[in-house]
Amino acid sequence: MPLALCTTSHSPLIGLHDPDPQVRAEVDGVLAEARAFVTGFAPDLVVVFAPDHYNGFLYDMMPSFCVGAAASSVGDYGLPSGPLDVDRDTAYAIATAVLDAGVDVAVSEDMQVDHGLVQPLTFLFASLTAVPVVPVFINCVAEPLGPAVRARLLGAAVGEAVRELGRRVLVVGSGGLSHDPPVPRLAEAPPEVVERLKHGRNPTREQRAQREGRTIAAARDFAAGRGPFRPLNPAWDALVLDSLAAGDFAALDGRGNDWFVEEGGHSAHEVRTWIAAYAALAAQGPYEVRSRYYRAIPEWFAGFATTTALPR
Ligand SMILES: O=C(O)CCc1cccc(O)c1O
Ligand SMILES: [Fe+2]
Repeated sequence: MPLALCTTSHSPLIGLHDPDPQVRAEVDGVLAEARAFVTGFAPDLVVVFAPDHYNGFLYDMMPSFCVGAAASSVGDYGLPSGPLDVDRDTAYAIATAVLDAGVDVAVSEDMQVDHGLVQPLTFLFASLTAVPVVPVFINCVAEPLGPAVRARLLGAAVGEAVRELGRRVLVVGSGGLSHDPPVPRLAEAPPEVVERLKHGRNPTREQRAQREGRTIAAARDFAAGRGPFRPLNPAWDALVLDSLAAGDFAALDGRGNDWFVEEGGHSAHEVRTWIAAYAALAAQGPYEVRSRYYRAIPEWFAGFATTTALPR
């Protein structure tokens, strides 16, 4: 059993704009179970597929995929900041194998990661340096995006690469499912936002606070049924979860990018991280989902899901 999987939604609104205490407690319980699953598996390496929200990856140079050989957290939304314990040699071994497999992944010697990558680590581990990681960025917001099938091919290539390591590897996917929070889009952005999307790394404390305040205000509106945001789509979320649980990648491979947006909102592209993680697990052979949780949580702006899986 050298591989295990945990995929989870993230939301920076956790702790900042919570649902009913009962719902919060339910999710805390689910995440505690996921943490116990991970502790039981005792990984010696964690490969995290995660998106970014214009904190580390901007339009000055936007790759589709990037493996981090070194990485640190920007500490957005009050999450821990500072360096991750990146296994640099393994990051290069994975990047090399993925390139050999025909997937053009970029490499970063100084990857900046945000809540998309950091929050699941806080769900599962006591600190950002509790376990060696290899971060794998998947562009899920900055158009133009390649087709979702490319995320599956990336995941499969990473899965093949880690299979050869002979280590206990936990594969994590972070994001989704259906959700449409206010992430700016280049084509519609006013000039000052365009500038930020190109060069807005390392905002001041005040700029970050202002941005985060806007996300919270938008979540308040959304939870109250106001605003221009696309609704959560539990039926679509169930389709995604069922397809991945069944290893039915073909159900998603054939879908165009518009389908994801129409069904699940703009940020539904974050399910690419789940597709990649499950494809990595599938590289080992048949697998079995061990736990599956889902609830639409408008206060967190997310169709919120967490799953764990193991080889059969
Ligand atoms: O800060 C941002 O740009 C977006 C924040 C955000 C909100 C809800 C769900 C998410 O997955 C997410 O990332
Ligand atoms: Fe996100």
